[in-house]
Amino acid sequence: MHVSHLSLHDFRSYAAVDVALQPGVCAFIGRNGQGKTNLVEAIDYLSRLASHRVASDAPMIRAGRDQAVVRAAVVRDGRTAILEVEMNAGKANRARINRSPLPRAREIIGLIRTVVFSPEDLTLVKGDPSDRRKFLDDLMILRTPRLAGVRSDYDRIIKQRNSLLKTAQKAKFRPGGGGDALDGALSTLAVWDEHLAKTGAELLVERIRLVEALRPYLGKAYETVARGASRDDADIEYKPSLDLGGVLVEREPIEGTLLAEIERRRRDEVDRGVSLVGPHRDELLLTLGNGDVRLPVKGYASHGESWSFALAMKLASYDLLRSDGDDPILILDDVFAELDTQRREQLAELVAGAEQVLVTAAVPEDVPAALAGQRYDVADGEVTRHE
Ligand SMILES: Nc1ncnc2c1ncn2[C@@H]1O[C@H](COP(=O)(O)OP(=O)(O)OP(=O)(O)O)[C@@H](O)[C@H]1O
Repeated sequence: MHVSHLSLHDFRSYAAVDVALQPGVCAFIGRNGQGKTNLVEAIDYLSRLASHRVASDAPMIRAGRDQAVVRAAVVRDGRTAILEVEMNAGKANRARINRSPLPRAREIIGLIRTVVFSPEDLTLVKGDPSDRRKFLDDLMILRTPRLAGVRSDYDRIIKQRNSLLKTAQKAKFRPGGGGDALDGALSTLAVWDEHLAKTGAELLVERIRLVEALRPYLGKAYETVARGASRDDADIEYKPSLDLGGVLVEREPIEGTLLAEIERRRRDEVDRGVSLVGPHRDELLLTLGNGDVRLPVKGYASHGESWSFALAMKLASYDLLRSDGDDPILILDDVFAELDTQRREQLAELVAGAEQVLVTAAVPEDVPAALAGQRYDVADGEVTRHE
């Protein structure tokens, strides 16, 4: 797939901009802060209603405005669709396909599929477990858009449970503690325990399946990116925060295990006032090894190895999405300035064959020769096709 036209209204720094794009490589070149990332971020946003840079929507809307619009013409198998998202400050977003409104904005997720490479990718390796869970969930949703609903339900359940657990905690530790307030909170909690177990089991199963699907691609990608590495060096493993006791990777038995664990940790949860059981506490373990020695990447790997691992995770996602039968749009945001010459060339060669590659760079020299394509100059809120 590729985007053939992008138009933005009050998105980030742009009051209004229209850009015709083409398949192959489109390189956006301009000095710092001119709006290159804002352009590719808009396409990424349309893909998954989230940005690779910030967690909330507010920064997407141009300062002083209360609505931003991103519209793109997307070509897939020779057919064009117009996708549009309207972001409204303090109100729900709206989405349209070919000008017809969708009942829920999130139904637009996954119609464009993007894989973004950016300097922030290093947090995938060096950051918190939540960064790796987010990576998995984002990829899972791009492959199976209906799971966006499961994830947002799960987040809502955790919020509700945490607020009930806080109430129970307060009631318990009040002088003369316990009483009706504690009993009330605990009985409402029982309903949310079941929601958590059901939705949590679904999320867990999907994540475990995704990791198994991604693993072979990761080994191959790391071998390609890291000098002298072999296919078995890099590995990933989903580490649930509770012992699944060898149960099948199927929803029902996992649901039962989650419920039993919630019951077992009830006291701890009330004492601490937070949900301690569920996939929001899981980890994606990344390891590197050769021979008998296998070490976690975080805390052990060198800077270069960490970068190679992060790149390999992204390349593996790209290959996995491609194996589903659709060529995702690749976004390489400011990534070449971070890499040494050999890694630059390698990455460029690997992605050069993609249907569409969007690159941002401060100077043309940062873009490797293998990615010579159409150049656009970005300056002062204007995007000009370079003749
Ligand atoms: N919501 C917003 N309203 C107005 N301006 C914004 C908004 N969000 C970001 N900007 C401005 O957009 C500019 C950043 O644009 P962008 O991140 O696309 O730069 P860039 O060209 O990719 O730069 P670099 O090469 O430094 O990465 C900044 O000047 C920032 O102040």
